[in-house]
Amino acid sequence: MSATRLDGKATAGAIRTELTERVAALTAAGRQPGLGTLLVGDDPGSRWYVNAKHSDCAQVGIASIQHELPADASQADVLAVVAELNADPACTGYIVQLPLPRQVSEAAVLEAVDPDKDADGLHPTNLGRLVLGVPGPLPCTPLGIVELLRRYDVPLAGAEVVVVGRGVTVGRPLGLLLTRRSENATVTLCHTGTRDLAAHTRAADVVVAAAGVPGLITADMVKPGAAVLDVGVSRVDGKIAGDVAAEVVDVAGHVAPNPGGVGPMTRAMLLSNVVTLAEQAG
Ligand SMILES: Nc1nc2c(c(=O)[nH]1)N[C@@H](CN(C=O)c1ccc(C(=O)N[C@@H](CCC(=O)O)C(=O)O)cc1)CN2
Repeated sequence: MSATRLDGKATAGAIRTELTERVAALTAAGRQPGLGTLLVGDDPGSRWYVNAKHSDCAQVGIASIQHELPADASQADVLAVVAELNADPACTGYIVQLPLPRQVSEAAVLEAVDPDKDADGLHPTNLGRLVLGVPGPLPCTPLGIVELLRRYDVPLAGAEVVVVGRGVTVGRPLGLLLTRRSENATVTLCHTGTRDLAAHTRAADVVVAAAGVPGLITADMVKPGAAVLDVGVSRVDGKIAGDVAAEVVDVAGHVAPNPGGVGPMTRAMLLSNVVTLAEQAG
């Protein structure tokens, strides 16, 4: 039997509908939420993500503030736009689209973001809050993964979860999120240095593949009935290639495909963060 599809596109649509009411209440009170974005360079994938974020905003009534810089922008150029967004009262939350060109330090830019406008939850203060279990904006992809599993009643409490990938936007914060008392999962964080990846994934109730290696997770690496979420984004011949091989649907109990799974949830959680930040801005 084929796995149940964890439909991120439909779930994200439902979340946007839910957010519309909160946005309308803020707007009626003269406090319309506004999402700012900064896109540096002309990577077509990054441009697509940023455009999609703004079209989501239009759907729910969030204002859009778009900034762009050329691929050869200096760190000072980027920091100047970040300072502008920090000071802009119409911008209640914003993101700097990643990755940034090589000459710009991602760490320095993320640190310059006002933590109270950090719609990506990637400022060191907010990542520190995640470690400490203190409320704050949370990174959008990990949040989207947890929300997708919750809405499909995939149990996490006591579950063995294997996360493949230790990046700052997905793997590392996801491990922290899943081990909070409210989720209560047991997490193994695997990466390129993991000796026997298949031994780990075969023992897992939930596998999150975020390594960016096309077809890395094959059917023989999955426990029958497990939930498998494909977060890997590579491009092969111009098309998205996920980390999870197609035949995994014949073994798994649930599959979040790529595209159509975690990507749309990432965008929905961004809107949710922007609305929450606007509510907190008082
Ligand atoms: N500042 C940030 N940069 C990046 C993040 C992030 O969370 N914050 N994550 C990724 C990219 N990302 C968000 O920006 C993202 C990835 C995927 C999608 C999405 O909707 N994907 C669609 C298909 C898209 C396509 O056809 O190309 C899907 O999966 O169905 C949205 C956002 C790196 N950068």
